[in-house]
Amino acid sequence: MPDFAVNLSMLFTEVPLAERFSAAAEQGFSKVEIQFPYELPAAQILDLLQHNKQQLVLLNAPAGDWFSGDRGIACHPDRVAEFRQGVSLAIDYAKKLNCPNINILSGISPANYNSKLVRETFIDNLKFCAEVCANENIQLLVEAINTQDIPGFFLNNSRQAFELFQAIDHTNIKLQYDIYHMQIMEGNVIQTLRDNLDKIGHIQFADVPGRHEPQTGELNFSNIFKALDDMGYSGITSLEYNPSASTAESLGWLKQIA
Ligand SMILES: O=C(O)C(=O)[C@@H](O)CO
Ligand SMILES: [Mg+2]
Repeated sequence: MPDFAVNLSMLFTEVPLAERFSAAAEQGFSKVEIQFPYELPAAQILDLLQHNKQQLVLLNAPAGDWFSGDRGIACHPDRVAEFRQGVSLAIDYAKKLNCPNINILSGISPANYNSKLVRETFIDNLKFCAEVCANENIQLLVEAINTQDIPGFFLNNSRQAFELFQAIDHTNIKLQYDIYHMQIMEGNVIQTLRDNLDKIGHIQFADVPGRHEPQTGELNFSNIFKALDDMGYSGITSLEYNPSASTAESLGWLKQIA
């Protein structure tokens, strides 16, 4: 059975972020991830983690101004300084919270720049991040996201990520393989995981369509989780879905397969 974590930005949203740690602990989760933890001071998050005997396993670097439409800025040629400042904040949180992974969002390709410059900016930023994270013993992750939910998102499939890894040529970068996004963009989930396990550092999941819990859509999660065990995946597999009912009700599948 995978080593499960739960994403506190998408599950347990019935209560404010600070209350989701205990709500997750009550459901048996000892590992949590937060997309953007910055609304709470790191010291408060540390208290909550300690109080609930939980480990924070993943956070995202700041992704620009989400409410104005940014979905990451790592590929934006005119925002390199802002991006790198955000990475410093992410590292600060990760160190204070003993969080082993930082995820980067490429962002939407900016329309006013040529595609070569956009790609080069992303590569340069990821080289920089891989090195500064390596110095702090933090694994750098980058996530591919489907272009139905975020039209124009620059990094949107696993093959593209693996090509970028060759150009980046750094040992401290891996793909955050989100089964939901990759089922939409390319399918072939189990074979892709098996063929590229050495390049995958973290897994997230939701069913397709709808981005809800397992057993609401087309994916066979029992088979996917068994395949992950069989191929020897030893990383974390995280629930990152929009519960179709309450979060507690949405966990029925987990009790069935555990
Ligand atoms: O949307 C996803 O999938 C994520 O993992 C988020 O971190 C993006 O904000
Ligand atoms: Mg994800």
